[in-house]
Amino acid sequence: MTADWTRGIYAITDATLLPDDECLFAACERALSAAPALLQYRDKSADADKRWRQAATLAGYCHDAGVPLIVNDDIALAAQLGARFGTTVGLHLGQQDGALDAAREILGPAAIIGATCHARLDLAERAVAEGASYLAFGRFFASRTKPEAPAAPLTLLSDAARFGLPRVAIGGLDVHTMRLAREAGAELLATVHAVFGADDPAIAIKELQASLVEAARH
Ligand SMILES: Cc1ncc(COP(=O)(O)OP(=O)(O)O)c(N)n1
Ligand SMILES: Cc1ncsc1CCOP(=O)(O)O
Ligand SMILES: [Mg+2]
Repeated sequence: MTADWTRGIYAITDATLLPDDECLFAACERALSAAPALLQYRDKSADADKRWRQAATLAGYCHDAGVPLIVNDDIALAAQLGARFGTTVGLHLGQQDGALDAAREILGPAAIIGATCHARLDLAERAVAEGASYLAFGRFFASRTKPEAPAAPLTLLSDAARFGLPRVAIGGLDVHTMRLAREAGAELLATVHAVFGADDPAIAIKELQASLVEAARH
């Protein structure tokens, strides 16, 4: 696994931007070559065969690249892949996606399991108690991918420092807004569009990483 998955760019796939295996695999290979901290497989379709095929292929790429693959929403898929790829595979759960403590039981203590906390510290507190590995807050800016996600203020990120877990910022992050989220305290900067809406996800990630280095200078 990567030396440190707890800080940096968290790239999230999107089935509209990457509509078939060929685009998805090519874009993720490019993304992984730029060493994001985490890659999330996010596909809302009900096509279980496609989801297994795509996630299993990405898990192989991630294993070779030393980058954890986080499966969105689907405990069973994460468990199946975890049996094959070990701690390379983790899980992200939203508030409607199943019980975090049950997922922790199934995936084991070493698995990375993230939780959506929207703009709420009470949800973060519960996620910590149930065994979350990181806490995701947002959306912080206008999102093309999920415009209806509840809005959150950047000040939430400093309030969430008390939990002692990596804080993920999500929603409308790009080369400009990402810097603001980093300066507000987020260790992990999650994005769909700024990486997978770009012509070359590797160049996009490198530009985003450079903006974080700039943020650290100030
Ligand atoms: C890193 C990260 N943060 C938040 C989310 C959103 O999860 P959720 O609220 O369950 O919404 P969907 O992504 O499932 O539409 C996420 N996926 N990843
Ligand atoms: C899944 C999710 N949850 C809150 S905003 C969001 C989408 C993030 O996508 P983008 O980086 O394109 O705004
Ligand atoms: Mg979800």
